[in-house]
Amino acid sequence: MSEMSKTAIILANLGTPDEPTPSAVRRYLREFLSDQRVVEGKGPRRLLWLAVLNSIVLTFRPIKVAKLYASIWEQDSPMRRILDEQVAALQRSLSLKHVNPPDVFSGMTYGQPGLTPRLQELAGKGYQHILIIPMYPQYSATTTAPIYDQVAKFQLGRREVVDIRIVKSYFNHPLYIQALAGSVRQHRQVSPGAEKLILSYHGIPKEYADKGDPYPQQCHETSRMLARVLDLKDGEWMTTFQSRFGPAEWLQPYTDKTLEKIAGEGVKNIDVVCPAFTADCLETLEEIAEENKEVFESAGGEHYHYIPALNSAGCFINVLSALVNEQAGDWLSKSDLHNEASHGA
Ligand SMILES: C=CC1=C(C)c2cc3[nH]c(cc4nc(cc5[nH]c(cc1n2)c(C)c5CCC(=O)O)C(CCC(=O)O)=C4C)c(C)c3C=C
Ligand SMILES: [Fe+2]
Ligand SMILES: [Fe+2]
Repeated sequence: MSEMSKTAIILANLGTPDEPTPSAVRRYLREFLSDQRVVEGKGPRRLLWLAVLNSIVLTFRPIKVAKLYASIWEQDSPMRRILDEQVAALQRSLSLKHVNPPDVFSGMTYGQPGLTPRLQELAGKGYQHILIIPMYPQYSATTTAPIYDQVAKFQLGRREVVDIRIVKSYFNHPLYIQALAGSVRQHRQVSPGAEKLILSYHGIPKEYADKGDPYPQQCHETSRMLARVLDLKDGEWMTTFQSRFGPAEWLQPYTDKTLEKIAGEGVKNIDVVCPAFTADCLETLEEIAEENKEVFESAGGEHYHYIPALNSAGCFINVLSALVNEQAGDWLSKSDLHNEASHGA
């Protein structure tokens, strides 16, 4: 019997601390915020940032942020728990569809389980084909590109490189738009009456977008497609950007300022959805579902509903399963055929 070709799928997300404690958050933030893709700058600008990071940011921010993590922590970080559920759900779905299904794993760019150790583990186990699906539908140099960087560094040390593909983006994938639309419709059936749907995306510094990061265009396209499918009229939906970090200008309009403004204009009832997050995490559960709710209500708003991320819902697992077929179908059909051929031998 000839050796079967082994294919792995890695669902990759950003990463999250090991524990909701200042020391674990400091470790996570050090790794994350030292990445030159996340905080850009060369020469003196880089040296200045590293000095600020090590003296101010890593002294004070972990204390504040650990408390926020503690407020949403379950047995584990929600992001890691949800990533595990997404992996298990995709594995189940692929096992129903393929004779010789690929094996599904998780990997985080920062923190545990790390993407690079995962690649090393899988190469050691003989996987010749790996498809990485980032949990970011919209490409950004700050999130998706670090996955390419880790893969490139991993390959650099290998005589025979592993066949690795990365799904660059799926911001306009019809099944992804349908999945988002379904989650909004489902919410509206249970809780009708919102005057506006706010589509809040994680921001990036405006400078990165001005230099060519396509992220904002992809966010706007996701919003336009979703509004079209939901048949929303102008004025019934808005794209905003959340999670500013540092003193520079970020993508506008800002979510919190927009909520204050529209509440001041008399809007009372809104729904908020976060299409850049496929898994709930600190930025949705604390910043959007709690902090921004307070912002809206203090400014006169009355009904504020956060529509949860797609997480491991079947409609999102269908998106992932479609991406596997579209971008790794040739590997799978080969191994499935191989399997059948070896049974016949
Ligand atoms: C310069 C800083 C940052 C950029 C650029 C950035 C881009 C970016 N981030 C996400 C998704 C997530 N970010 C999360 C947390 C988080 N993000 C930053 C900073 C930048 N993000 C920080 C410092 C933190 C940690 C929390 C804090 O200190 O405020 C998370 C949540 C992780 C979790 O554990 O739950 C996600 C997810 C995207 C999509 C993005 C650009 C497109
Ligand atoms: Fe972030
Ligand atoms: Fe609602």
